[in-house]
Amino acid sequence: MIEVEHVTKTYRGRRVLTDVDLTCVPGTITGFLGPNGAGKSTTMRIVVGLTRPDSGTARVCGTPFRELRNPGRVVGIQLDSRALASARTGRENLLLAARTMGLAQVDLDEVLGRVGLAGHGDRRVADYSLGMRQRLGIAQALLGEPEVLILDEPANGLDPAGIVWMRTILRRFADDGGTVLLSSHLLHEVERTADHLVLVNEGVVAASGPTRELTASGSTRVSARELDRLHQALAERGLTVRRDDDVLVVDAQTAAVSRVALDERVELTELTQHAGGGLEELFLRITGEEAA
Ligand SMILES: Nc1ncnc2c1ncn2[C@@H]1O[C@H](COP(=O)(O)OP(=O)(O)OP(=O)(O)O)[C@@H](O)[C@H]1O
Repeated sequence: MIEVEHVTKTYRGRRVLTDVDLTCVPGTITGFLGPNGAGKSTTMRIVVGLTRPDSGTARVCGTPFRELRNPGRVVGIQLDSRALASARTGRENLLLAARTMGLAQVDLDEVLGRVGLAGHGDRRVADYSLGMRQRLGIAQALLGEPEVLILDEPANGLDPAGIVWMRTILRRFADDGGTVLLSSHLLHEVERTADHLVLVNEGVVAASGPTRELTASGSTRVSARELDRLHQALAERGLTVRRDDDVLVVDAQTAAVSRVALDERVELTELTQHAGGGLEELFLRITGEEAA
């Protein structure tokens, strides 16, 4: 369980997080999304006690991270693959982590094999590719058999097979009752992996909810000869409508829009569904960015 409540953070007078709330429950994967500089890493750093918030609280399994007695046994963290000791081998990195956590018996060959690094354990991490470092970071995060995983951009640098592997590992971890929070820029990947999504923009949580609900929010572009009358009729039925020149963009499925037009006997000149846009469309709408 991860609970972030009313977290606010300012850097040199500049507000980077405003009243951020975030809850990740056992058995689920939460995808944390937002454009560059939105505040994802800062939020994650606050959860794991690396950054202090100005106000608000963050708890992992009911306890502030800094008060956990053996944090590695509770939370597996991968915030930056550059944090690995690059002059040491993969095996040495894992051994150090195991000792820090007080783990007595760890079969490092088994662990390395589980993350696809069998045969690479005795190479220096400096010679690893980015994807290999990510795999080692995941191995390190899982080493203490924690209840919670917090991963910043874990798919970064992974090849397609690696991404599928990562998805499988995280799904299994959550299905076994674990809690996962991961940030990513790969919208389609997050859409496939996460059960819940939290979208942050300029330090504010702009949307959150079950992935299926957030991505199902398709919109319809509609145009008509009597556009004002249609606009009014759609709004009167509680639909969210934005005007884009001589087109209305309605947060609803095509069928709902055409039913209103039929009721009102308004003749349509255009009716298009934007269904497949899903998360990408939601993301762009929330962040106000133009599709390149
Ligand atoms: N130590 C710091 N000192 C000053 N400003 C900081 C510091 N850390 C982060 N920031 C600022 O806080 C804001 C949020 O940064 P953060 O790294 O949390 O965003 P992010 O969503 O993780 O971005 P990205 O997707 O690019 O990794 C940015 O404007 C960043 O410049």
